[in-house]
Amino acid sequence: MIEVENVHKSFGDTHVLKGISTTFEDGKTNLVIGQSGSGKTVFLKCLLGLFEPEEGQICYNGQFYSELSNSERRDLRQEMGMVFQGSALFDSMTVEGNVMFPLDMFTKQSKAEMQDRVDFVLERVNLIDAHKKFPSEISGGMKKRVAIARAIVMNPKYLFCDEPNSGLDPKTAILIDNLIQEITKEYNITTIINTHDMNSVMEIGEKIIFLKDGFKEWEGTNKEIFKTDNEAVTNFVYSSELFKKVRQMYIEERN
Ligand SMILES: Nc1ncnc2c1ncn2[C@@H]1O[C@H](COP(=O)(O)OP(=O)(O)OP(=O)(O)O)[C@@H](O)[C@H]1O
Repeated sequence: MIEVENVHKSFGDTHVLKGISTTFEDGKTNLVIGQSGSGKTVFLKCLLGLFEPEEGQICYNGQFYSELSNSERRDLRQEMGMVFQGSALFDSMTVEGNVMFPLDMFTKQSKAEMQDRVDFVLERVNLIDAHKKFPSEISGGMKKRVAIARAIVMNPKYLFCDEPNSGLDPKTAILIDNLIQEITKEYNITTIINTHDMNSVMEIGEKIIFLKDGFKEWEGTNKEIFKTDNEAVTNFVYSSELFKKVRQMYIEERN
């Protein structure tokens, strides 16, 4: 679980995060949404420990980040998996080389142990025949699976995903969303996803926080987002005619 308490982050005179408080529970897919420039990436970087807030606290399973020593912070970093926008695979390494990389860097496992773990996570993300391929030889959806495999290879307690669906066709995007949700539940991970994808909001938004100009404007579930009358949320989420219709149908079904 990650508890966020009154987090502020500025760059010079630019006050980006203006007192964010929320809780992200284990085993749930938590989504952060909001317009471009609302502070989602800065918030994710604060959660990853890449930016330190000037004010406020972030607490990881009861440990306040600000109270950790440098070596405890390093240990915490190893409990975090990250799926970057665009996958960020190493082009010169094979699929299995990419997935093995964190094990090689951060553990003292034998080659055979690492290979077993790599085989296990690649199978878990449904990539069975791609071990020896290079990123340039696989599709965008497969690259995302490799990125997810690499993010979970160290058995993380926390999983952060920045726009995991960007560049994917809608069907593949849904498969990737479902995979992230399944893995989150299976391993009871605290997962936080920055997204612009409204399908993700509807499908896997077990908890959604909506940022606006650095404030948390709204939070709730995908069921609640259908019913909210918060104007900023509805303008953002239901900006497309299609989603307006889906919302109308949902409301009518329940009346
Ligand atoms: N390292 C930095 N130094 C100065 N300003 C920054 C830095 N990182 C982000 N900002 C500013 O913080 C604000 C929020 O940026 P952020 O990248 O978090 O937005 P976002 O919601 O993730 O947008 P998008 O959806 O387009 O990725 C922007 O005004 C940006 O210019």
